[in-house]
Amino acid sequence: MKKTQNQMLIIFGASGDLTARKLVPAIYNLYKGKHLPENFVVLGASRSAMTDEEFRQKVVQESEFLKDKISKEEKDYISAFAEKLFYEDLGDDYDSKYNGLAKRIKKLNEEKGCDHNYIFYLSTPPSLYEVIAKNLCEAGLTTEENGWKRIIVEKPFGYSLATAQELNAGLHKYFNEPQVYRIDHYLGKETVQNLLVTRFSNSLFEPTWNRRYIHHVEITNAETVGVEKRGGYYDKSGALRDMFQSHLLQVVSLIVMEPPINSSAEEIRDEKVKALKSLRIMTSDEELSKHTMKGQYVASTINGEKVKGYREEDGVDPDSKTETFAAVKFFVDNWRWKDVPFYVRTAKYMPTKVTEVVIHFKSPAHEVFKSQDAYKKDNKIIIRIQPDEGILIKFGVKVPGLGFHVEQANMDFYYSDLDSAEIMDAYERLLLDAMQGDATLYARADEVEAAWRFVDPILKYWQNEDVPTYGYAAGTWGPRNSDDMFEGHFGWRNPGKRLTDETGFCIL
Ligand SMILES: NC(=O)C1=CN([C@@H]2O[C@H](COP(=O)(O)OP(=O)(O)OC[C@H]3O[C@@H](n4cnc5c(N)ncnc54)[C@H](OP(=O)(O)O)[C@@H]3O)[C@@H](O)[C@H]2O)C=CC1
Ligand SMILES: O=C1O[C@H](COP(=O)(O)O)[C@@H](O)[C@H](O)[C@H]1O
Repeated sequence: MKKTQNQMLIIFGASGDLTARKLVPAIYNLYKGKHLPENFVVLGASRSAMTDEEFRQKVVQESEFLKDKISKEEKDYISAFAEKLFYEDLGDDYDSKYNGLAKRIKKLNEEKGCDHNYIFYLSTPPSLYEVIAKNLCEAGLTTEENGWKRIIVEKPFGYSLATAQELNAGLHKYFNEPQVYRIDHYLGKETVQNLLVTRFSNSLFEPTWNRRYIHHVEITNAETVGVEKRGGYYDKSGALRDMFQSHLLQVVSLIVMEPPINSSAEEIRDEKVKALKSLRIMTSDEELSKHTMKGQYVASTINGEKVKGYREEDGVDPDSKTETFAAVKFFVDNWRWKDVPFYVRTAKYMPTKVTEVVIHFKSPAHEVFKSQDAYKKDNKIIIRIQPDEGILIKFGVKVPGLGFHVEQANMDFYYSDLDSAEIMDAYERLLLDAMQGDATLYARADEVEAAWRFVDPILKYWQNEDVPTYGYAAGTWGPRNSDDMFEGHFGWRNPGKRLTDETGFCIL
């Protein structure tokens, strides 16, 4: 087990939603699991005026600790944990009171023995990232003479290639790349990491993982909720920026990449960058129109309950063209993947919450046993990222009885069946990695830029007035014509709640 050194975690934007809902619960779970070092302190910082005690009460109350009934023992645990939380008021903005902050950090460091090791977690609007980095540097908080210094930045990492490059350059003025941890919580998911292990530790899979055997690859990310309280943010972002550019292209890179020479952060990330660079960038309007599709949910009734359309949501422009459904077909220009189409879609308000990868294999070169429905007979590997995490292999078996008729059988594996099946929450895993200095599951600057390079032309094309934004009723599998992208006999696999469920294909 790697050692976690004594340290302090300083969270900017500590009065916000992410701190209370994700970060503090993740740190608490690390504490409970005895993963934190002996000397560890969290210092929250933001503009809101709060004492240490008020901050403790706020994050503990707003977090999920107290939602369920808890035992006396757990209450004592929470009280002991809360003692590790402190707060510093940054005044009117994030651009002035750093001398006070520096003094507080140094004092806490001495009192609590954090060995001058600091992680700065930026959980603020992204417009503040560079300002905070500059002020930390000017206050002398970034020098590594005594202990190490790391900075974690939240998504969105830019709104386009140009803004991502600007942000990278801005951060690099004050921190070296190895000190910068760009968080993508999908990389913290156990099943996303398992993509690497499935591919590179099984001789059974790797020899067929290429254009000779794979017909196409399909990825679905579906949510059963709308934009909830984040309409203001989402309307400026849209599904392509919110999910596709970051989380889904990270998943794509793990499917596409070549085997790394070892499992070190740099080797794995080098291969991921190469994979992202090999995605064919769409240039012509014709290609962009045929291979991309955007949609928006409209009002509907789900299980007897009325649901607002996207344009009626708080914070959303009533004439908005922002997509809540995005689907992209693309090719990968390299030896392994030439001519294999990838289909990726993401959407709010679909029937099932699910993220899965489906590897569709080609039919055998020579069909000895005829089947009426070749597609249903073809081999598939379905990797379920969430929920019901696991892997399903579909393969042909003989239908008992006369003749040689083929039907599909399932071979399934569920994470929950493993003895050590407790899956760490993504934020817990990623925070622990950053505390231990392991950046493998964080996105590197060049990875983020390569992803934007692919996405930029789609975003630009989608700004054209004449690009349609198709409506779909909330609670359905997206625009009715979304199967058209497959230009063939089949469409998207519409998964059910369980790995083995299938609600059919979106045939018009
Ligand atoms: N919440 C989530 O589920 C997710 C959030 N993120 C990212 O994490 C970061 C933080 O998100 P979240 O906690 O939801 O954000 P919040 O809107 O809750 O804001 C975080 C804090 O930033 C401070 N802040 C400083 N300047 C501003 C400003 N101009 N407008 C609003 N707030 C300001 C506020 O504290 P104060 O006023 O006290 O200074 C606020 O509490 C963002 O970059 C977001 O994109 C990423 C994935 C999911
Ligand atoms: O980053 C984001 O992810 C969530 C979905 O995360 P998941 O772990 O529940 O799949 C999404 O709802 C949100 O819009 C996006 O910003």
